[in-house]
Amino acid sequence: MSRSPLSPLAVSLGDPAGIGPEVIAKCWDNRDRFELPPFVAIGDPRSVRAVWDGEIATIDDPREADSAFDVGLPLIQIPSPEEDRPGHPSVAGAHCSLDALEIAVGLARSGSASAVVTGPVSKEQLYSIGFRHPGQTEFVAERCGIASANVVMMLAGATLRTVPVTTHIPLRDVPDELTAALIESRGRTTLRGLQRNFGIAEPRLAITGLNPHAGEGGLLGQAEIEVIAPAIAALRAEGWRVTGPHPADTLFHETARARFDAALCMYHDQALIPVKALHFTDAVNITLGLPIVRTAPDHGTAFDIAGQDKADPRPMAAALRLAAECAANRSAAA
Ligand SMILES: NC(=O)C1=CN([C@@H]2O[C@H](COP(=O)(O)OP(=O)(O)OC[C@H]3O[C@@H](n4cnc5c(N)ncnc54)[C@H](O)[C@@H]3O)[C@@H](O)[C@H]2O)C=CC1
Ligand SMILES: NCC(=O)COP(=O)(O)O
Repeated sequence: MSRSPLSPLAVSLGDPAGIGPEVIAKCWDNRDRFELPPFVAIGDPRSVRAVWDGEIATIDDPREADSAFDVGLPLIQIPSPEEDRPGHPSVAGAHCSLDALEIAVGLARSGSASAVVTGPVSKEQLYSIGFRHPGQTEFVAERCGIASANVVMMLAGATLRTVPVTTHIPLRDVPDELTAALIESRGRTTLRGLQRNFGIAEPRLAITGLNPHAGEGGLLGQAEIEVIAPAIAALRAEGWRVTGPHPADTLFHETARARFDAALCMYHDQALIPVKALHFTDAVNITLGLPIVRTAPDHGTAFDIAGQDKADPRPMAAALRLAAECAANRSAAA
């Protein structure tokens, strides 16, 4: 990728015991092959050292990242009281991952970075240190002063983009959480996000049902009639191109995918399973509705393979590329 006039991307390493440090280092190693823009990593250098013996270019100011990028992996250090071993998460590592996220978001908010790319964190570890947000999505939203109801987590692959209306909550809580107002707001944020980040002037949104066969006319549940259809009608009344409620089981085959730019799904797995099944190596998690660009690879910490040189860097590379593309789209539209 040719060097852009935009600031570098800020990349939090994620949990130091996970595969974040490895995939970020591998991305820097393969920066030309993956066509990556300059980025600066933020985290504990020892977590990178534990899995990689390449050059680290320690910097204090993200403005140094562009020139350092040719020399080594630019890195802003977060001192951690303990050194984490790959595959063995700790409380200190969870704090370190949160500090890195906080700094990365701050750099993007101040304009010192053109976007934030977040490495994978362990929600279990974060919850154990008092983290009260469902995920990084909501944390970033709060730091940007945006209510979590007004941001969405989109999983974007080459042939499919999906958004879950509800995210990290128990499945049994989903029906109570779903309201027409929430579906409408998630739908609107998704449609505007497709325009702003992906340059799609008249986006098409397909909305799923909750129940089998989208409720089979009310015989298999009322959510489609009472909650989802009214939200669809409200979005259409605003002029948006919205269809549904669609039975989710037949929405993701090739012909169906060609009919929409994103699918709004009712719960986490309804949205994430099709994207990860089709696009595990190139799908990106992007938060829409923020004043900044934030992306992440579609995978988690993968503690089971950390430190074994098995981690595939392509999802992280896709997250870096998409962050740069969205930042450039926004800058061109401004
Ligand atoms: N954006 C984020 O920060 C995310 C964090 N998580 C967190 O990650 C932790 C583990 O979650 P899991 O459900 O086990 O998902 P996971 O994505 O960490 O792992 C699932 C399976 O995929 C493999 N895998 C994942 N990424 C890979 C890669 N780049 N290359 C090769 N193999 C890869 C793993 O080895 C594992 O077998 C949880 O604590 C969860 O909260 C999960 C998803 C996203
Ligand atoms: N399952 C996707 C996921 O966990 C990503 O969540 P977030 O931390 O990016 O909010």
